[in-house]
Order: sequence, then C-alpha cells, then structure tokens
Amino acid sequence: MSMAIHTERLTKRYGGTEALRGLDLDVPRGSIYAFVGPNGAGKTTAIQTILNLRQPTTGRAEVMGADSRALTHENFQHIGYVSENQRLPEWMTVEEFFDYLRPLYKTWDADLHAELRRQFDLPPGRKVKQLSRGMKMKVALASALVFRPQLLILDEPFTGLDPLVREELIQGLLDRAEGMTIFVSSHDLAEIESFASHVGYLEQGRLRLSEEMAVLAERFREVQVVFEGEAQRPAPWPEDWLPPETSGSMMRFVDTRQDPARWPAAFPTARSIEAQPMTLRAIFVALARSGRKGEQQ
Ligand SMILES: Nc1ncnc2c1ncn2[C@@H]1O[C@H](COP(=O)(O)OP(=O)(O)OP(=O)(O)O)[C@@H](O)[C@H]1O
Repeated sequence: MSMAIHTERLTKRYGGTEALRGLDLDVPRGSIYAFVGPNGAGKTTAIQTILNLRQPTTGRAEVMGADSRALTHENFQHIGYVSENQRLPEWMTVEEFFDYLRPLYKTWDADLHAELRRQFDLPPGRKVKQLSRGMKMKVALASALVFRPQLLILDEPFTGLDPLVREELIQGLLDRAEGMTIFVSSHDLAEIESFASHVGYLEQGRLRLSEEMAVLAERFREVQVVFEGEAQRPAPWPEDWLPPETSGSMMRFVDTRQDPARWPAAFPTARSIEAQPMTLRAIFVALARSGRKGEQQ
C-alpha cells in the first residue's frame, strides 16, 4: 500500500529563497508523524505544497496515493487540515459553522459531533469571533475530526495555547487516532514526544532524519568525558558524532549512533565517560546547534 504522504525531490522557491531543497518524505499509514525543525526550515511550505495550496517549483508529492496537484473534493473528503493560521468564519456562531460544513462531507458523524462538542465544551451559540484562541483551535480540530478523515494534517496546532488546552486537544486527538494517520508540525517537543510514533527533522528544506521515535531515542546519546588534564579531541572527529563543546578538562558531545565500544579508544586520557539518553527536545537543540555551526562554516 502507498504511503499516506510521499514526496520526491520536492523543491519550492520563493523568489531568491529556497524553502524546500529536494524533500524526500515518506509518512507511513497509521503513524503519528511529528514534523519538526527550526524556524524557517520549510515545514509550513511543505505542508501547503503537499495539500496543493502551493505549487511545487520542481518534484512531486502524493497524498493517500493521489498526486497533490490533482487532489479533488473527493480526496479532501478523507483529509483533515488544521493550521495555526487558519481563518474561521468569525461572523458565524459555532453551530452555524458546523451546519455549514456538515453537507460537504459524506462521512460526517453526528454522534462524534455531539461527543466532540461535549468533550471540548464548545458553546454552540457563541460567535467564532468571541472565542478565545484555545477555543478556536478546539473548533478547528473538532471540524477536522468530525468527518473521520484517514489523514489529518496539523500545522503548529498547539502554539500559544495554555497547558490545559493543549492537554485537552491532544486527548481529543488521541481518542480518535485509531486507523488515522496524523502528520503534525510543532515546536512543542515535550508534547509531541509523548504521543508521536515517528519523527522527521527538517533543516533548510531537507530532511536530516526521519524514523520511528523509539529508534531515534535509542540512537542518540549525550556523552560527557572528563579528562585527566586538558580535554583532547580525536582526529579526525567521527562524522556521526555532533561537534563537541569543551570546557577545561570536560567535553560533551552527542553520539548519533550510540556505540559505547568506540568511546574509550577515542579518548585514551579520559578519567570517566558517561552517557545519558536524550529527550526529543535535547536532540532537537543538538541538531539545530550543529546545523547552525554547519551554516557558519
Ligand atoms: N510567501 C512567502 N514568500 C517568500 N518567502 C516565504 C514565504 N513563505 C515562506 N517563506 C520563506 O520560506 C522559508 C520557509 O518558511 P516556512 O514558513 O515554510 O518555514 P517553517 O519551518 O514553517 O517555519 P516556522 O517554524 O517558523 O513556522 C523561510 O525562509 C520563509 O521566510
């Protein structure tokens, strides 16, 4: 079966800015795929191109087996999309908005609508423009879940929301996740780490890594080396170790292919070598820092 999302050498140029530079992305069906990366890495551009809201400069994308440039109303019956910048019809009440959407979807689920309304505590008679940011995101998410899409694409759904609202949104999402593919871009790494099955790290329009979250967590280790005297780095520095930070007799680096057997040979004058697992946030910071160093070289 095809991937939920598949892109091949996707590029997108805005004038002189290359937002996507040959993006090859595969999102397995049924996964909860976290799409992360520094500001300006191209996440929103990738999402908009995948959804045919923007045209690629070169390359192609497929969504649930269909070419992104040929997506029809029929395809969008199975694709939900919620974005941080989404505009909702401010002049409508919450209920009018749902009444407006209902006839557009064959798979609209009235029971699920009632359930979401209860779970998210949506005020049916309130005008959208009078809702708080968190409430608006709940309305947007409910409107994307209620027709039971096969693929749900979320672009920064948690930005600017308080921790309780985030928790409620995530719960609302996970309660309905079965059988669905969820592709979510976010900077809220602690939240993302708690529920994503896969992660892709985008850097300057290209994927630097894409894998199962558990594999990533197993692969990355922060290694701290304390030396007898001055810290000494091996030459050449291994390619799969991120650049070290050194202070006096101490060195810290990230081994991206956890391989403790190599450490003693690389640091013959070490007094101690200790390694720690890393959170997704720590992995992100290490990758972003090394990406920035790479840019400066
Ligand atoms: N409409 C546009 N016109 C010109 N440049 C754009 C446009 N939209 C995005 N860009 C540029 O393309 C690059 C990628 O932007 P994009 O918004 O896709 O990144 P992002 O990863 O979603 O960033 P963030 O995490 O900050 O939301 C950036 O350099 C941005 O300035």
